[in-house]
Amino acid sequence: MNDTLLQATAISKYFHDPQTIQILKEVSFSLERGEFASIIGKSGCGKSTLLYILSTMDTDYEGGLKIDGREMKGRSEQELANVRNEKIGFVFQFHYLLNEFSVLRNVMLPGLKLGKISAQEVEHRAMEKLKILGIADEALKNPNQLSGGQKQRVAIARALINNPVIIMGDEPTGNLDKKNTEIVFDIFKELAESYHQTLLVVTHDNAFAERTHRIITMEDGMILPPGRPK
Ligand SMILES: Nc1ncnc2c1ncn2[C@@H]1O[C@H](COP(=O)(O)OP(=O)(O)OP(=O)(O)O)[C@@H](O)[C@H]1O
Repeated sequence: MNDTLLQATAISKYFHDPQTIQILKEVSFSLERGEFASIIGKSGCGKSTLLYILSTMDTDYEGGLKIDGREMKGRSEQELANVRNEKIGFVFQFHYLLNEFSVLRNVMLPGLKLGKISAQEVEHRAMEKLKILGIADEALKNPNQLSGGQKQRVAIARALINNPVIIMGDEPTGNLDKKNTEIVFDIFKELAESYHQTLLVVTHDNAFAERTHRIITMEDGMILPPGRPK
């Protein structure tokens, strides 16, 4: 059954500084629920610009964007902030964990901020996520007591805390060695295949991309037709 989670329709983006240049050129694609897709392409082709728009952080674009069946274009900043908190989990190259709080607290924070369930339930859920990621034993440590790979797993647990419909990653393994890249890849695959989690990851790592369900290859602000990655 066709179950589209994200739909981008003819997205164009211009920067006007100093001259007007078109960075994204009518980018259209959709993601099905449970799909694990990667975006690759040369530096400067527009990957981060596209992800910024898809994650609703940049609203200055032409075209349409539907997430979980709802059009994002034209919504207020507050509505978009709610969409980001409830529906999107972010994983970046750097983990941005707070060293003054425990691992558990770090994972709980976006859940407490959303305030939809009690603190006790948020804690229970955070422990579940840490278990799925194999780091429940580290829950009471501080992030600075963990390895780089463990920290990134905490960041993934934090991204999952509000049960987002999509995880978006901007170079989530960019700061990791081969072994930890492998671990993060396996976690993402497991999330997609066992938990039907949709994932969209920008990466420079072609070996990583080749093992995702789908590679979206960008070139000069456009998406190349499938089956022709360069
Ligand atoms: N605020 C801005 N003003 C003007 N040009 C910009 C701005 N932000 C990005 N660009 C330009 O847009 C183009 C696309 O940038 P973007 O960061 O999306 O590329 P990318 O594919 O993610 O690159 P990388 O792989 O190096 O991260 C680049 O040529 C960049 O210089």
